[in-house]
Amino acid sequence: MNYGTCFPRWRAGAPDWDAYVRTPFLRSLADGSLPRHAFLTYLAQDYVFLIHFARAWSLAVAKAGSLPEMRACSATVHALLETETRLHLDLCARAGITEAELTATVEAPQNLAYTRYVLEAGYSGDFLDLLAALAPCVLGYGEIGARLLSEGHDPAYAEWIETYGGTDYQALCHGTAALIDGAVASRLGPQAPALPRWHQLQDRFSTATRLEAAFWTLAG
Ligand SMILES: Cc1ncc(C[n+]2csc(CCO)c2C)c(N)n1
Repeated sequence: MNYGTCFPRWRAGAPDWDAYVRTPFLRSLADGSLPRHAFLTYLAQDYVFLIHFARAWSLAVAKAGSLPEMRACSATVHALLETETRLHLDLCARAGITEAELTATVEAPQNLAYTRYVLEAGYSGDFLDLLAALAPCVLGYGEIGARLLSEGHDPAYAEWIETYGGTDYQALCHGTAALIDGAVASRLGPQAPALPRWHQLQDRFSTATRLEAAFWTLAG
């Protein structure tokens, strides 16, 4: 999946990319064999995860360098708070899990490690550090959703697959890729991949990818 120009390069430089986007969890989600309790454990953790990611994208609004960058980050905050968290609430409500129970979820260590890593990238780094740490999450799920949708899947978890493979989410991915490419070009110029700074961003991206891969293990 090619979202922009920075992402395919960072993806190629991230050793754990395949461990992230091709896991046994996703295979069983696509063929419907994933146990319901494992899916719900994942969703409850992911609900807490999304709240931290909404904070991280809000931090990106604050760290952005222009009004168009602020608007793009704000659109993702909106998508997180209005669309993605609602998907989780709806799916869990149907399984009898209330919003209060979701909110009380005790974060798994994998969840803590990932969300705090991304927030720390934003607090101690600049806008590019934060975007490089955020990119695997948004674009990886876009790649996963598009692939599972095109390969065909069991109806059991169709709603999840259709959310991430669907046109609205794919449009958000292309917007995020354009945001990243524009932010890198305006700050680092056309020789960006030759600069030492590029390797720092690659490192942020690779670490976030490693933490995404580990996230799948929390539902066991
Ligand atoms: C572990 C984990 N990683 C990535 C996503 C997907 N995601 C997180 S933030 C965001 C942007 C706004 O929609 C998206 C798509 C997830 N749900 N859970």
